[in-house]
Amino acid sequence: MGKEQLPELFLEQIESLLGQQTSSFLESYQQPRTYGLRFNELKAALSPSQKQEIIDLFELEPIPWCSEGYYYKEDARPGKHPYHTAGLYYIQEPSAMSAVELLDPKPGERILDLAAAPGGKSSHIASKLQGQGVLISNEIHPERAKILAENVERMGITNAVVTCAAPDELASRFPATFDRIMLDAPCSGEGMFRKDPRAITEWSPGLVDLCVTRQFDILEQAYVMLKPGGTIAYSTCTFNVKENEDMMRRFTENFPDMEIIQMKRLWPHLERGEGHFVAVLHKNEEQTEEDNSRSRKIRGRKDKRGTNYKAEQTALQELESWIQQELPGYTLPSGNPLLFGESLYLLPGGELLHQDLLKGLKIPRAGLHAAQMKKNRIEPAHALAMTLQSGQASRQLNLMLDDPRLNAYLHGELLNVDVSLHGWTLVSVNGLPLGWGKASSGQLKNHLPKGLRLF
Ligand SMILES: C[S@@+](CC[C@H](N)C(=O)[O-])C[C@H]1O[C@@H](n2cnc3c(N)ncnc32)[C@H](O)[C@@H]1O
Repeated sequence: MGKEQLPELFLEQIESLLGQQTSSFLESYQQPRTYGLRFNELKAALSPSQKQEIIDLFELEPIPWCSEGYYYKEDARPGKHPYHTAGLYYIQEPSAMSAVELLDPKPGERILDLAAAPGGKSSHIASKLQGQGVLISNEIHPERAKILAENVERMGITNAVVTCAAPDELASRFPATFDRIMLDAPCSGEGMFRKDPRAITEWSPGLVDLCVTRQFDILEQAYVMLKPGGTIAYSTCTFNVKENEDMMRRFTENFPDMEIIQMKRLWPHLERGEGHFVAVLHKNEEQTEEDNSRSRKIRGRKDKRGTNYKAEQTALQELESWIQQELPGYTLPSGNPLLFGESLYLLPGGELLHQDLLKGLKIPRAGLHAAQMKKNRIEPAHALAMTLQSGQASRQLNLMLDDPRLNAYLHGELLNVDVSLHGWTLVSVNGLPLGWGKASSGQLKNHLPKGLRLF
């Protein structure tokens, strides 16, 4: 891409920011864009030798700032591989992987990802939580929230709730609640120019100003939801100072108990990545009177048992006995059972996420979707399959990469299997679960969700 394709005002802005480095920055537009994937640490089935096999298969090279992140070349196409369907990795722009590394979530913590779709940062956070603690993964736009929920399922995440809410709707429910908040803010996307030339046509100084207003509004809500002593990572994929350093200065001026711990920029002419800004901020340990009174109000609410309480407990018991038989090596993750029609979910978060608090919120995924509770039978949910490890199901059809049935399964076809196989069967590739099939009389009915099938 040539300099002449870039907006004049953007070039002026870069020049005043980078001075002598401007020409080297502009030269980076002549280089091909970078591609990255990040291994999913929730897939414990991945032995070091398997991982090495994948590194060799896609000719991966390590990304210096993310231990599980690797560069791949465009023609390797790992996003089209069955391992992608198995949730073995998440395709993510390399410099974007820096944000969660700096947020540094720890198992057991309460984390909020406030602008989460399609799920790059959320899946990175979940990888680090290792199933312990709770992640609220929020996206304001319903269509994007749906994609986020699908990615959360594909990655086999058990302890995430996907909400679809405006930040202030969440803030009124969760004051001073989270240990860490990821705010990957909607921004003017200057770091997207090489990756997606449409970003160039959408860019204008007016857009930058609009983003600034929106970012500050969201940050105010993030502040309300952060516990005293908590941490926010604020990130953008844009280069201008207004949305980055200036925003952080304004934020800390308005909220003096917030302190900037670190600000980091990744530049495409200095690192192999499209560019990112990340700031890490810490909230003073002392609880403000406002925090106190908001939390008192919330704590004061009665955790009424939902009207479905009895049915939900019964459904959970039925599921547990189904699991004892069908998934003998599996322990169901802890969570409160919730029924939406026939769909049984396990809501993580203990007392944090009681039903009263969630009332009125749009929740595309109320934790782990475990099963469909039919009248006289149980159908395990696809999401449940994605949380299993090899060997945990009584029946498993493990397909190797060169088995033609693998492609057939991913296309939603019926498979021929041994006549002795009967009942719900976990279909996997090299030991990594892909989904369910139901075997009877030498055939396996395909239960891979229609939206995930290849065409
Ligand atoms: C940079 S993207 C997030 C990318 C995501 N964190 C990831 O790693 O995959 C910013 C997100 O903010 C959402 N958004 C837009 N306006 C918003 C608002 N007013 N409040 C919260 N989120 C908003 C967008 O829909 C978009 O999904």
